Amino acid sequence: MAQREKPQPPPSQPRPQPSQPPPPPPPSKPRPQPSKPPPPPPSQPRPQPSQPPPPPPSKPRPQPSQPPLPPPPSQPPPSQPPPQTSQPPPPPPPSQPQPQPSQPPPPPPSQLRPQPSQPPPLPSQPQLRLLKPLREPPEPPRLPPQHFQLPSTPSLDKELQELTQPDPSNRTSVGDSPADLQTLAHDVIRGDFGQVRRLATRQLVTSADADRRTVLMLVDDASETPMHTEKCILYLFELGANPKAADANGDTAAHLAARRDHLRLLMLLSFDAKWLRNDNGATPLMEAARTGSWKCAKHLLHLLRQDRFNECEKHGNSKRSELLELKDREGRTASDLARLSGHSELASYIEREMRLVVDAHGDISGLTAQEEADRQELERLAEAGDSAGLRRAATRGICDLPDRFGRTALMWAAQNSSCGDEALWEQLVQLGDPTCANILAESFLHRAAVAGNSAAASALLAAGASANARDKWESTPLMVAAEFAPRDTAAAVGRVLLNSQADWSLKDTDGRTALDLATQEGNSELAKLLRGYNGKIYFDEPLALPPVGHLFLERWDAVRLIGRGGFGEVHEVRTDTGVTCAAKTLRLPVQLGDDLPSMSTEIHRAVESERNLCRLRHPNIVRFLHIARPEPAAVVVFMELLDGRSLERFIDNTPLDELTIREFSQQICRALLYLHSRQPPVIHRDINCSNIIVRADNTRIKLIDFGLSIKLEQSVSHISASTQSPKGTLNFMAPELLGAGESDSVQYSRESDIWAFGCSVFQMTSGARPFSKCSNPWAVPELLKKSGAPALPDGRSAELRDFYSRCTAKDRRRRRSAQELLGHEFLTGGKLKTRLLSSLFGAGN
Ligand SMILES: Nc1ncnc2c1ncn2[C@@H]1O[C@H](COP(=O)(O)OP(=O)(O)OP(=O)(O)O)[C@@H](O)[C@H]1O
Repeated sequence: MAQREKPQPPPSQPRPQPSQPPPPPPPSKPRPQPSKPPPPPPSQPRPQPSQPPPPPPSKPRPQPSQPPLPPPPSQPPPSQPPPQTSQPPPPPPPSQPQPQPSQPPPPPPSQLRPQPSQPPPLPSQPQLRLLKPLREPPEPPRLPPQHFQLPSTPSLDKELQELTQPDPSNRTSVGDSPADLQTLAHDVIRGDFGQVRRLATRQLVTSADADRRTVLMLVDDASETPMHTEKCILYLFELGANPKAADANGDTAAHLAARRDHLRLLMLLSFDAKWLRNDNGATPLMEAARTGSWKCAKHLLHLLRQDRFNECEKHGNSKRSELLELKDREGRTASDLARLSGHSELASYIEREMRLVVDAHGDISGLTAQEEADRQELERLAEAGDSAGLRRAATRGICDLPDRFGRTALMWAAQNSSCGDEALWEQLVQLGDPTCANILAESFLHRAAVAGNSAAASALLAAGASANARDKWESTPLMVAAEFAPRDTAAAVGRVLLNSQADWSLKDTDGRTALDLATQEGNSELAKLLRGYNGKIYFDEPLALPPVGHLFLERWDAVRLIGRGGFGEVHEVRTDTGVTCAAKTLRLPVQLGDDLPSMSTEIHRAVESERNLCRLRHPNIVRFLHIARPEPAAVVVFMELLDGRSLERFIDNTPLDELTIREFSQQICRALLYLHSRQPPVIHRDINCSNIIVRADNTRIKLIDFGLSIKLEQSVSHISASTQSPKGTLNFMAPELLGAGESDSVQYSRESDIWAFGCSVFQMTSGARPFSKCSNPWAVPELLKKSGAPALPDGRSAELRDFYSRCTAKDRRRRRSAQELLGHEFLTGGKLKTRLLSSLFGAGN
């Protein structure tokens, strides 16, 4: 119900609520790569007898004219022992004795970490151990091909036993400050490193509450964790948090993370904390399978493609297949559990992974001819930089298919700077595993850093990739950016990584930091940036981009009034940290005699429940930056500033052509699919043509507003929640919300969003809102009850008519879901139907 502008005085400039940080601004886009000099000699060639003569170095400098991913690692002839390197000795075994509360107090954190000037010590953090081989066998002899599938041996049995059986001593003792534990977990979830640094102690991070839940387990309660969480979690490990601790049910942090599809936390746990069995004999993979947690399941499955974890030179495929085929106490494997729980697509995915074989040289095989063809097609599109083709062809089932070296199409895309558009990456990280790495542990993020592909790097980091992941040479994405990225993009991608908590002080196996590498390679801009961190200790520094500080410190100023709605106005604002964005101020209708304290609590609740809007990341949804409550009855929603006009204005009472309707409908449907398939689902509640912005290019649209005003008004309503009257735009409201046919208790739902979307299709098709000719808006419910949604004007295609009728079925159970609509002939033109149905954002199985 957009009303139009009248000049207004700027809004007051209140102090923000200090406790609510907004996220960082979007990163800058990458620039094209220049050609680079040839790579330095390899520091750690990998033997590969099947490929004489030895190919070039295993860590080449990327050449734009060459295939983007490094060639397979080289191997000397079988008779030669593998080359020795000057690496530091292998890390200690991964067990992590749990500190006892009675131990003497630990040194302050700054002493726990190595000083940059000291010789390169072994990393002390569990998260670093995760990124190293569990054990580096002293150059094992090469195995003949017939040993690729080794039978289970007593030593492997013992190793698996150790890896999967929880040690009773891991059960943590009950601490005496559960409230502090909760507070600490809350600060970690918010990514407030300053608070975590102040509150966390070795005693606290190694204790547990009455249910034996540690702070890591409490962090699992978050529905999501922002990027800033990473440094907080690393700090917990620094202080001795035990990733293998089990709660009263034998669940570890990995089980809980897997159950909630909490990729970021699972990613940061050490490998040996990811295969323990709980009291039901279930591993985290089984938990992910049972709960349909795709991201965590993929992460666990793909880890075993890396030779450092499956130790293929020692065990061939045996360790990997035994871990994948583990059974719980009732004899069910992960794939059984997925199938039994109705996640058949995930079950098939797990079965395919079990079918793959990693041989003693680390080569992966076992794809069917069709899978290999799909993989090659995606690789071709990624290499060609065909973002549109990649978006169409990539599905959850095929985008992580590995070639023999564990490389996937997404890796090719990550390191092709032509695949640098945000929309592509927003989609790819939803479909694929953002933590996936090849057999040498080079992750997507490493490849994006090598290419200076900031868009890919940002999306991967936001989706759960770690800025401190390490490859076989212990190189982090920051190091490979410093060493290999084109000079004109290295600093940009370096900044993205540093803003995402990359640790600048880490060293590779040759003892070089990112600064050493940038200096050595003449990457002067990145070197300059890194010199700013030189000598600084990682955990002594605040976050590079604090979650709150960069949007505003104290105030914002209105630059211009953009428009006014039912509850307040939208301004373009500039904050005191220089950010320009849109701010919608909602003033709530407080009445004399209102119970102010309870109203305030209700508003607080409503605002808190809407904070998850700030986590939404979709190319067709406005980016919410922050929600502040400067006054008891005023809420300010900060959003990205959009350049465009509302769809209402774009239509301007003139019907649109079908191609445009199809293009816009497709984008709205994608946004709805993204919202409706989140856990818990996000319901827009107020879809209508004035809450859809058509960007200035007239081809892209974004959803805005999200019925926050509706929610807030309900919070101050005096009517009880179950009988609240609906507050949306009347012409777009579903019959069930208007009480036409169902009980008063019906709430906004996915189906009411679909109805409202159908009404937008009506307006695009006819030029006018549904029932616009009805002079009495309150007669709309009666009209709806009698004859349902209004008919489309003549002259439109049968596909469009059918599409509209599927959105506006009077019985909400017969309305199609966003996923089904994306497969409708009107949107696919009949061509893409099958693919779209099985892809995109993974709504259910
Ligand atoms: N992020 C944004 N960037 C640019 N313009 C915006 C943004 N958000 C809203 N607008 C514009 O601001 C104006 C007012 O928006 P507002 O959402 O307040 O209107 P409304 O839909 O009538 O409100 P309400 O639903 O609260 O009654 C509209 O013209 C809208 O297009």
